[in-house]
Order: sequence, then structure tokens, then C-alpha cells
Amino acid sequence: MIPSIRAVKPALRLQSPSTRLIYRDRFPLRSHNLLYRNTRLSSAPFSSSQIRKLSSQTPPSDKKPESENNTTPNEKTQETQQGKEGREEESQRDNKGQDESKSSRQSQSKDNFNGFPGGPFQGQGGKGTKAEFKMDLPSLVTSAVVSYILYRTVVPGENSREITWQEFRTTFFDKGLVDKLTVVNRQRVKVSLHRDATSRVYPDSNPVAGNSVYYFSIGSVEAFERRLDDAQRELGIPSSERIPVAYKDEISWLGTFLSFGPTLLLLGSIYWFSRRASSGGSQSGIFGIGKSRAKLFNHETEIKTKFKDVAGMDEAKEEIMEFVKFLQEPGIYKKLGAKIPRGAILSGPPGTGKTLLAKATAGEAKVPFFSVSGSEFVEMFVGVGPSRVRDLFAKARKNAPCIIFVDEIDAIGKSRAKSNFSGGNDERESTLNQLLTEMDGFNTSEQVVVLAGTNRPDVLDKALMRPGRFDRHIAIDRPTMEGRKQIFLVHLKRIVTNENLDDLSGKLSALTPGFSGADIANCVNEAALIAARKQADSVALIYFEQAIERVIGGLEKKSLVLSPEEKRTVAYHEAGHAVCGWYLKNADPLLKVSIIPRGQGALGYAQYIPAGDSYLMNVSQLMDRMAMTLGGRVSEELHFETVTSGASDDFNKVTRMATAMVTKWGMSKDIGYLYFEEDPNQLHKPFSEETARKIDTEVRRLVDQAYEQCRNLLIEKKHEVGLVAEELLSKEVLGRDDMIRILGKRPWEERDKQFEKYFHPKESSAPPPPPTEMSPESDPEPRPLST
Ligand SMILES: Nc1ncnc2c1ncn2[C@@H]1O[C@H](COP(=O)(O)OP(=O)(O)OP(=O)(O)O)[C@@H](O)[C@H]1O
Repeated sequence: MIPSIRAVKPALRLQSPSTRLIYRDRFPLRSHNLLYRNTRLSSAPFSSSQIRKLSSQTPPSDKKPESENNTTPNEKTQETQQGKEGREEESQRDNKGQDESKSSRQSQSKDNFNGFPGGPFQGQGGKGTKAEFKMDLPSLVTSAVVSYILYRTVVPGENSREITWQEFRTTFFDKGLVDKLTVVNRQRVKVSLHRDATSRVYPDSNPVAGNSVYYFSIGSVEAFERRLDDAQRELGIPSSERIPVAYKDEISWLGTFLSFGPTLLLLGSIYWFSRRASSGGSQSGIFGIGKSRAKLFNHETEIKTKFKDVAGMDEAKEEIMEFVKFLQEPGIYKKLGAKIPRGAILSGPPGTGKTLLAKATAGEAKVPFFSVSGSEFVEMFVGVGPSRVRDLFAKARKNAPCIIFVDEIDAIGKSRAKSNFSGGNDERESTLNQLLTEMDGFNTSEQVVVLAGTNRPDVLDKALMRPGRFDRHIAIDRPTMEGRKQIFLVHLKRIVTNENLDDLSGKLSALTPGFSGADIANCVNEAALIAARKQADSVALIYFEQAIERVIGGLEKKSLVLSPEEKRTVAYHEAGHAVCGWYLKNADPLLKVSIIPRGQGALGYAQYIPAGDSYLMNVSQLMDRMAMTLGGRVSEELHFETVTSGASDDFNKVTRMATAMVTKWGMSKDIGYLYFEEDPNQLHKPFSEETARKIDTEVRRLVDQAYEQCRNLLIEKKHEVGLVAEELLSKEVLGRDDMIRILGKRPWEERDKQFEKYFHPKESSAPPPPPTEMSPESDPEPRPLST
């Protein structure tokens, strides 16, 4: 390219300095312009007389026959075939009189400058090499837009052609073909030709025959005028016949569009974001904020849950069955004049299957199911909550018969009286009011049942629970042993295992007292994951046991390495607990003890055989449990010179137990049969200073008593503690079998018969304890030694 630029210079030197300047300004070093210069070489060295000679011949685009002459007959035939299409097009174009101007434009753009008489692209426009482009749609569109914009930027009009002053002079001006010149925006000059004269000079030239407009750029109007004057004088044109020059300002649509670009972009983004923000719901745009976000499950396609998938909770199912019957056969009730229950509150601890039960109700009744969380009614905008409630009920009525399930209803249904203390929450209250109104607004013929789930039925507003609203209150508790077995059976069906399902579910249910349905589902899934990690073919009992341990105690922390002294302390601490549990009649016997750190900061842990699903605890049980909990610290005192911080969690539990015995369970003679509620928000304690002192004394007395009991036992069994601790140090984990081997059979009969049924002493490998016993302190400093 560089040689070509150099080669241009001699030609340019012939012209005036101003022209040169214009030329340079107009063509910065851009590829297309270089190409232009390059090709311009072929014509630039001609003198004006040569050009005149050439131009009297047929213009270059029409020189086809010449090139065709050079081709072989074969090529010729091919070309003839290839050109056939083009010619057909030509003839079609000729036929379409009305489309003539359009066709000529197309043909011009196809020929580009080739059709220009004596134009710069002479001989260049022939058949180029064929290149194949494979582009996907987005890049195709993008490149099309970019090319178009570039094209529009470079080429001012659809059929306009840019020429140079020299071309203007040699091709048009010197031949007297120019009719008029128009200076546009003081930058360009539009050349208007005498059509008749031009077509006479260039009879076969397409561009001239068409509506082409020629432009050339100028540096300044003054310089242009001067040069035009010089040129006219040179040609000896009398002043009366001089070419008229007009001046005009034109607004470029592209420039106008680009100036609005940022504004349009901003508006477009706002619109797009508002659509995106609301795309989660069924509504569109920012105005959909008041619409309900309830998810609709269609009974035909989406709700596959049936009562058989909800294991245990037979009473709850029976109670809720009435709603199913009502939705299926409302006539029976109406006939007898019975009022249909409006709704039910399902209350219970997290993960006990409230949502599942509601879904199964819809599945059984074969009706649509709207599921929404109470918190979805709460927004920062005033009035959104009530409006969403209205919308939800309106939708439900349209889909009746149907079931609405509002999960976590306490988010809106909290007692209004209680919330006033903290300043109240008007928005929440009005949402609740709207909910009450909507429920009242149902007439009995509207088959819309509202079920609500909550973990905190105690905080709910009384108005929600009154007859005519949530008529029924169904409490769903953590499953019993039999319930757990059923739930295990439901979830084990999806698992590949070679174990006997009945036996396996029985064992697992015995090992998981206090587990909710969600815990059980998680446990089964966790076991399958562990088995998959070990690349096992089926999920064996051992993986279930590991999964239960993991659910209860957390992950093993192999990276946490204890010093030998710390390990020794942990071993004696855990051995203290274990020995207490083994010899205290009402305590839970040990099942597994480990000094491998686990979960959130527990350095060791012990699992106990639960006393079945016990719902009541007597004083002896509580005292023995407290003594066992203190066993870790007492053992440290008896075997080491100093004690560690590891027993803080034990003390926390003991204090809570003793305080509850004194203030809630009426187990202190001095305090008597009183109940004092623990409320951290209460500014004043509900008892006098004197009672407070008495409570302190009584709590202390109980803990001291448990401590004495524990200490006496461990002094007596000091040797056994040593045996267990040393074995634990060497093996890190001890099971029930090891305990029997070291200490002999437990001197008391097991209370949990179910457990005995599934785990004969010799068979047991590694089962776990009630989860309530396994809550290591979340604060890792100081670390508790055990739980
Ligand atoms: N009785 C049960 N039978 C079978 N699976 C159960 C049962 N209870 C719970 N599950 C399992 O636990 C999962 C969670 O239950 P669900 O969401 O119904 O609990 P929830 O009581 O609504 O919890 P939350 O109070 O936290 O909303 C269910 O998807 C299911 O896999």
C-alpha cells in the first residue's frame, strides 16, 4: 500500500495546493480509501485529452465483450450460463417499467464505480473469488447493522456517488455536462447534470441514465468558489453562461438519530429492566407489583402428590380428608345445610410435612393448588400486600374449586396486639385485614379452601383462628417411631438398596428420634450420595448410619489436628459422659463416642441410645441427665490438675434444665407451683427480687446436687473412666460393643424396647442419638468437648 500512496503523489502534484489538502483531508488512512487511491492510479496519470478520448468510447462497465473475447469456449459457456441469470434479471427489469428506477439503482450498486464513465474502478469489478461465510443469525444481524451504518456514513444517499474535483472536471465539467451545482452544508457539492447532454456523451452508461447524484467534498466554500471561477475562466465560459451555484443546508437523518441515541438507549434499558424484574410473576411491567405471586399447580399435570406419599400423621390426614370430600362432593354438605369449613391452619415444627399435606390434599381432591408464602405479601410499597391478597383470591375464585396454601402465614398473621409495642406495622396489619375480609367474603357456595402453614401458631392473631376463617387447627408434630418408619419407607422406595426395607426402615427410625420428615428425606438422600461417592452398587446400612451422623453432628473435620494433651483431655471428658450414661439408671446409655472433631466446633461427641419417644420426664430422669451432662467436667477434675473451657456447652444445658425445673415445671419446693415465662424482650421480670434470689438459689442447689451425684459415681468408677478413655485414645471411636466389652453389660434394663428389637447388642455397629442432644455450640471459641 505504501508504494501506491507514493505513486499518487506525482499526479497530485499537478494540482493546486488546496486540492492536495482537500484530497488528504478527505482520505485519512483507511483501508477503503487506500483502495480507492490504489485504483485511482490507473486513471490519474492520464492527461485530460487522453481521458476525453477514452470517455468518448464506451464506458468501462460496458466493455464486457473484450474480456469475454479472452476466455476459452468452455469458460465462455460457463460464463454464459452464469450470466444467464443476470441477463434474465436484466430482461425482467426492462419489463418492469414501474420498477425501473429501483432496478437501475440495484444495478448501479452492483456495478459500483464500474458503471462510472472513465471512473476509478475501471476493470476491477469483474468476477471476484467466491468466499464462503458461515455466520449465525445474531452475528449476521449485527454485521448487517454495522455495515449499513458504515455504508450510510460513507455514502450520503442511496444512489449518490462520491467523486473528486478532478473527476468532476474531466468527466463532466470540461465537457459542459454540468447543469447546476449545489453546496450542501458548506461541505459537499452536489453536481446536477444535463441529462440529455450526458446521455448523448455516454449513451450506454447506466449511472447517467439512472438517477445517480454525484457529490464531491470541499474544504471551504471560498476555496471552492475560487477554483470554480478559475476553471470557468480557463475554459473561457462567459460570465452569463456560468454554472449556477446554490447553497443549501440539509439535516442528516443519521446524525439526528444518533443524537437521540443515548436517550433512546436509556428509555429502552428502563423498559427492558422493568420487564425483566417482573418476569418472575405472571404480571408484566412495573405496574404488576400488586399482583399475587402465588404459584399455580395444575392438578392434571403438576400435582402428583397423594396421601400415600405423606407417611405417618394419620390423624392430620383424617382431619383434612373432610376438605377433600367437600371439594369433591359439595352437594352432600349443602343438602344437610352444613356450613363448609373455610380453611385450616397446619402448625408444627419445620419440615414436618405441612406443605406436603396441603399439596396432597389438592392432589386427592383433583383441584388446582395455589401455593404462596406469607412473606410474598410483604413489600416495601404501601398497599401492595392487600392488593396481592385481593388478586390471589380473585384468581382462586376464577379457578374454583381450588385450594390456596399460604405457607409461613405468621409473616402476615402475627397478632396485631403484640406488634403494637414495637411501633406496629401498618402494612402487615392491612394485609392481614384484607385476608380476613377475603375469607369472610367467601360465600359457602364458593369452593375455595384456604390452608395455611406455620411454625408459630402461638403468635397468630386470634381473629385468624375464629370460626368462619381458619376453622380447623391441625397440629402436625414430629413423627413418632412408627411415623418415621413409614416416612423412611416412602423415601427408601426411590433408593437402590439390597437391605430388607422393613428391617432397614425400622432400624433407621430407631436411630432417628426427633427427626422431622424433611430430616429423614435429607438423610436418605445423603446416604445415597455417600454410597455414590464410594462407588457402591447399592446403599448399605453403613451409609445410612454415616448419613445420620452427618445430619446430626455435621461433617468430620479431618483437617483439625489436636495436640496430644488436648486429645487426652477430650478422651477423658467423653469417657466421663459415657461412664455416667452407662451406670446412671435414668440416663441414656452410650451408643457411640468419638474424639474426631465434627461440625461447628465440637471436638468430640457422644451419642446415646434414646429412651424412645418420651414426652414426659420425671425428676429422677432430669437429675440423672444433668449428672451425665456434668460427667465431662467432673472427669477432667478427677484426672487432670486443671480443667478446660470445653464444658461450657454442658453448663449451658444443665443451667437451662435446672432453671426450667424451678421456674416452669414446679420441681422446687421453695418456688412452688409457679410458671415464669422467659421473654428476653420483657423489661421487667414477672417476679420480685426476693423470688429472683430464691430461683437462683434453687437452680444452684439442683446443679450442685447433680454435680455431687456425678462426682460420687465417677470417683467410684475412676478406673472404668480410665479404661474407656485409653481405648478411645487408641481407637478414636468406640461403639456400643466396645462399651459392653470394656464395662460389661449395662446394669439396668433398656427402656426402649423398639431399639432392642432392631439392635441386638452384638449386631450394633454405629447408631446415633436424639438430635436435641447433638447441638454443639455454634460459637467455636471456646470449643465444647462434647455434647
Ligand atoms: N410425612 C411425610 N412423609 C413423607 N415425606 C415427608 C413427610 N414430611 C416431610 N416430608 C419430606 O420433607 C420435605 C419437606 O416437607 P414440607 O415442605 O412439607 O415441610 P413443612 O412442614 O412445610 O416445612 P416448613 O414449615 O419449613 O415450611 C417434603 O418434601 C418431603 O420430602
